[in-house]
Amino acid sequence: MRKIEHIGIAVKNLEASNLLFEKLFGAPAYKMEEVESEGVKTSFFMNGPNKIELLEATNPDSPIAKFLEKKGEGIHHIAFDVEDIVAEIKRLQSSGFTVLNEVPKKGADNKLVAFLHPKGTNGVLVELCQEIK
Ligand SMILES: CC[C@H](C(=O)O)C(=O)SCCNC(=O)CCNC(=O)[C@H](O)C(C)(C)COP(=O)(O)OP(=O)(O)OC[C@H]1O[C@@H](n2cnc3c(N)ncnc32)[C@H](O)[C@@H]1OP(=O)(O)O
Ligand SMILES: [Co+2]
Repeated sequence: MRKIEHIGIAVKNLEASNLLFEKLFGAPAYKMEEVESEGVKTSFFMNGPNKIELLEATNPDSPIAKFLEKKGEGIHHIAFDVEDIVAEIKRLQSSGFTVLNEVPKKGADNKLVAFLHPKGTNGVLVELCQEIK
């Protein structure tokens, strides 16, 4: 794992949160994208080298909907940039981590992604991201 690729924040209303984070960073989101498979619509902000991903649920079964119900708005996950997501999944599995999707799936912002169960990472949902070249 290299650097933090993005921090994911669960929000109730993406439009309202886009305005809030635009005020916070002094710049608008650079990308908005829906990821149907995850039941989310997202927006991305860059603040210097830091990327923030805002996520709103698009259906009640979405992980974001469940998270909001249980915990309310807030930091949802930390995503790390990886060189080779398949090798990283294997490494993490052999180190005892629970990988929620053994086969990497298409994420937002042109990435292949996988997630580790937060129960095995001190309560932090970890996402692995590999740039699709
Ligand atoms: C892919 C597009 C985009 C990208 O960057 O490209 C994204 O980031 S999409 C992000 C949304 N997708 C996901 O989060 C996929 C991975 N998540 C899951 O598979 C589930 O959300 C899972 C397994 C983490 C939890 O699902 P479950 O149905 O088990 O929900 P529960 O509410 O029963 O949770 C069980 C247990 O885990 C705790 N939990 C849930 N979510 C989180 C979280 N984000 N961070 C920390 N802990 C979390 C929850 O509180 C429960 O703990 P308990 O002690 O039993 O209350
Ligand atoms: Co993410």
